[in-house]
Amino acid sequence: MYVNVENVNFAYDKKPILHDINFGMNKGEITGLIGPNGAGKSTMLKLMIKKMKPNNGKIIIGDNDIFSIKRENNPVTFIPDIPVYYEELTVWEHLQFIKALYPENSVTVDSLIREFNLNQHLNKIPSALSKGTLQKLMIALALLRQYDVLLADEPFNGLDPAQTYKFKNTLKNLKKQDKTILISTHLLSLAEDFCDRYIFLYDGRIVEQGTKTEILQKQQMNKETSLEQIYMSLIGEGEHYAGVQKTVMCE
Ligand SMILES: Nc1ncnc2c1ncn2[C@@H]1O[C@H](COP(=O)(O)OP(=O)(O)OP(=O)(O)O)[C@@H](O)[C@H]1O
Repeated sequence: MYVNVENVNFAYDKKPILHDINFGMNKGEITGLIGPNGAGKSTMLKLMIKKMKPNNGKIIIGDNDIFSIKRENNPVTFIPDIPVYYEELTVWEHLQFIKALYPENSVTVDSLIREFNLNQHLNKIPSALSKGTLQKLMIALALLRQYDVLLADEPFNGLDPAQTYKFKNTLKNLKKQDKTILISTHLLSLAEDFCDRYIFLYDGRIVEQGTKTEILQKQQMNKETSLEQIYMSLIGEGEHYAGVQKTVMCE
């Protein structure tokens, strides 16, 4: 696999948050990172962008441990859950600035302005944007970088239905370009429309992973079961993973 997360453990101060995390991601696949509030999804993504270091284990992209990859060869782009921007730069200046850093990316500023309807916001500073427009700027900036791996922390937050639809199609196109994509989301029916694989995280542990077909087989669920039903069976309302509702779901 192109991305491999191997035996990763992480603690904030002394509090263990992630326990023995193992998963892989192929090129040209979208993986959904699913789990309740506080499960550790954002923490996992922060480790993958090197914001923090695992206490044990490795994150490998291509053949390289991410901590051995030079900054200029960083293969990862990230859509953050909390917007990150320069207060003094306008939307236009943000787009131009990132484009200037990554001229080799064939995506143009104009195409992103059109795709995300940013035209009437170009002269505004980010703090003057609505939540959804700011989110569109965060997505556009991430797509302007040069990358093989796209990580996104709840990227649909704040997007209206039309923009959600468009971004979903953008993801499907990126897949065709062989990008490796990991998306943390609570929007299960949406995820079901574009994800190839899923990782279910509960209390810092992976309780299930695989394609939907694989998960249904492992959980002995019928093929009509939705992702939401799988979630309720695996995680429910916070009951520890026991698969207790599995029989009910299959009836
Ligand atoms: N900076 C921090 N210092 C200490 N603990 C933290 C810090 N950030 C997160 N945590 C804790 O780590 C755990 C996992 O949090 P994380 O944000 O990764 O969860 P999440 O799955 O992304 O949740 P959500 O769906 O609510 O965004 C939580 O118990 C949280 O309180």
